[in-house]
Amino acid sequence: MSYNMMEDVERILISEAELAQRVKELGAQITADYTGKEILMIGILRGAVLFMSDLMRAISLPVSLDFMAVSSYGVSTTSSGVVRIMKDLDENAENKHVLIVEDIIDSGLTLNYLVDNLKSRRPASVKICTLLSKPDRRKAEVQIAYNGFTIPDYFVVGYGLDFAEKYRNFPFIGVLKPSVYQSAKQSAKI
Ligand SMILES: O=P(O)(O)OC[C@H]1O[C@H](OP(=O)(O)OP(=O)(O)O)[C@H](O)[C@@H]1O
Ligand SMILES: Nc1nc2[nH]cnc2c(=O)[nH]1
Repeated sequence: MSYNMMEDVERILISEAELAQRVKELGAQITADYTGKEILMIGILRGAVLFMSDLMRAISLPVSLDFMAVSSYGVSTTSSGVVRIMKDLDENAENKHVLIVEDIIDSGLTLNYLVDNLKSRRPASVKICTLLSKPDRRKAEVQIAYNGFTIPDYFVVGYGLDFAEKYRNFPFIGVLKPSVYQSAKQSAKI
């Protein structure tokens, strides 16, 4: 029998249509705020990729792309605050208008580190655009210029966000059934 990933979903938190509408609004707002400027979008791998590819098409200004990959030590679903750069920028960010694109800000530890790191490269400006923010879990302060949705403290998947590398290709943001997390934890002994 074929496995249907939808069977793992408890509920859809943000639908595909709601995501598309909000991405359009963010793109329009960013276009207005950066008029006359070029944007260097820095996507944080891997989760931000879907959001970034839709967002850039909603911006009608010159946009160039670069990517960083970071890893934080610690248990699987929480950030420890110790951030390691696994892939650095390919381009120089100096004098550029940097827009960091993230899928989610949870504890804020990853972005807190990344903003400081990018500021040290003397860009013209640094701002954050995140699809999701979970303020209830914040441990480090982060200035968010553009936020798609503020969500409660649920572990969410879809539209780039994974659980154990799965579910990134859902076109919506959803919450998995508790049994999915439990069985994954048991088999991985985490
Ligand atoms: O605010 P924080 O508590 O620091 O958490 C947010 C970070 O966690 C997620 O990345 P993850 O490590 O899951 O990597 P991924 O994008 O490759 O899935 C997310 O994309 C952020 O980078
Ligand atoms: N997939 C996923 N990754 C996260 N990283 C921090 N919070 C979350 C979350 O809710 N879902």
